[in-house]
Amino acid sequence: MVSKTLTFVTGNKNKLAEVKAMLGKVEGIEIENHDVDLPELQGEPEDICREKTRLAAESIKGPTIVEDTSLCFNALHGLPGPYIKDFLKKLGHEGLNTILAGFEDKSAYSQTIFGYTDGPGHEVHLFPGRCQGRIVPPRGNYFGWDPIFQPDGKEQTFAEMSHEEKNTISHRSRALAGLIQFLQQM
Ligand SMILES: O=c1nc[nH]c2c1ncn2[C@H]1C[C@H](O)[C@@H](COP(=O)(O)OP(=O)(O)OP(=O)(O)O)O1
Ligand SMILES: [Mg+2]
Repeated sequence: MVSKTLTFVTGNKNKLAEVKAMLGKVEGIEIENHDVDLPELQGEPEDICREKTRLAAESIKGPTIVEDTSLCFNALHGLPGPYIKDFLKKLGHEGLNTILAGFEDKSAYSQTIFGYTDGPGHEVHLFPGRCQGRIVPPRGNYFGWDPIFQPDGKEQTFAEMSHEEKNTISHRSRALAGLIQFLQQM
């Protein structure tokens, strides 16, 4: 594979840092960041990511990567899902726990879907990754909903783990593995 520089469109510095750290070990793929203010779309996560990729590529006018991340409560049939950003902003960690107070089932999964396209008008490729776990009262200090998500088989929330440990098992790392494999075969 020839070495390529790809544009990752996101306004989230923590996403960018994780992706850069995970790509650090991969030869031939360089990432640069553009912060385009993309809309928070509605619908199924795959459709949201496809449209988000299309919109980002129109602004970049070249090879473009985006990702959209969901937090899905099984008791709520997958909600808040792609709407977690607004739920987190309005309700906070405590409020997200309160939503599940009436349910015995606290299980949840985190999901990232990467979208890649060669540019405007080109096909959009999607790469999903999930991590199964459960919602707990907040522990630890890291971004987003990491303090309330405890992956299955772990004693710590994402926020209590080292970045390296999170990056070994996370939704984002699993999704990124699919994208990397695709890019390396191009
Ligand atoms: O690994 C994560 N651990 C904890 N929280 C996370 C993670 N990844 C995203 N998050 C948060 C950020 C936002 O509140 C929501 C996803 O929304 P999402 O639209 O994908 O992200 P965003 O608007 O921050 O950045 P972008 O410019 O890429 O759309 O979940
Ligand atoms: Mg967003």
